Amino acid sequence: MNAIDAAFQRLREEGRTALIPFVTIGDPDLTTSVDIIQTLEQAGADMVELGVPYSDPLADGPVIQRASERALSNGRVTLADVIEVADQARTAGVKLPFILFSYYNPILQFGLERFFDLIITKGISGLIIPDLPLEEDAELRAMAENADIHLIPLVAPTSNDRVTRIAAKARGFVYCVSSLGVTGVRADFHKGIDEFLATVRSATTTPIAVGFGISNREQVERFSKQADGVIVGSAIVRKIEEVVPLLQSPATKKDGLEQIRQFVSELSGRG
Ligand SMILES: O=P(O)(O)OC[C@@H](O)[C@@H](O)c1c[nH]c2ccccc12
Repeated sequence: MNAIDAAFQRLREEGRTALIPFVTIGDPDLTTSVDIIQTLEQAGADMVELGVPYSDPLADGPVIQRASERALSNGRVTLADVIEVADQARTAGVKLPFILFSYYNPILQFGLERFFDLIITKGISGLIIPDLPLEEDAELRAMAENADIHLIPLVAPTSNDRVTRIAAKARGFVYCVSSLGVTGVRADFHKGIDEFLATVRSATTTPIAVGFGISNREQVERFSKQADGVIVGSAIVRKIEEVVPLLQSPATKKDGLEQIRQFVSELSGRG
């Protein structure tokens, strides 16, 4: 069974909602990313989105754009580097299901065959490719299903009649975007969000998770009532950004990781 399916089954039995952090791999460097993934697990994360830094992150707000810039300022961070970090985290004992998060271009450049041959051996359970629409994903979807790796689709409040088609093919979970626009912490969400989530829920038996703008425990709890998972990216990436100076000095790295752990523990309700 795919690790994402197993995680959602366990969460259902425990009556819990998945906390799914997103982090940009390579921010501030590849070695520290392995430490951060371990920290996320210690903090109560249930699976993690491993972001491939990208030079032109169209759907990303300023916080994640800066994280990509920091990662890429250390020299190239390739798709292979990110997959290697996942493998190192697994070797270090991290059990979390890994969801590789990349724009489509780096995967195309890498080559679909070569890409799946690599990720099958490295314990990647899911894929999120925000700029690959349902209408263009047939080849990649077939290869993902063949590899038992879940291609996780995004649906937005503006998806309307496409929601049913997208949700019907969804594997792993349906990523419900809480608001229009780019990623980033928000005080309020799309006005029709509750109806939107109810629509997605009624369109599929696949778990649904909500992301975009979620930054505190109260918002996590609000969405836990309607969704099986909650995704938090920018708020965690912003915390990483705050402690980068601590992370970059051996003498204070542990303190920096502890601050990340505390922040994520509060989100997970363990804090
Ligand atoms: O950052 P936020 O507002 O917490 O949203 C999660 C988001 O960062 C993550 O899932 C993500 C990062 N880049 C993206 C691009 C498109 C959609 C989603 C994403």
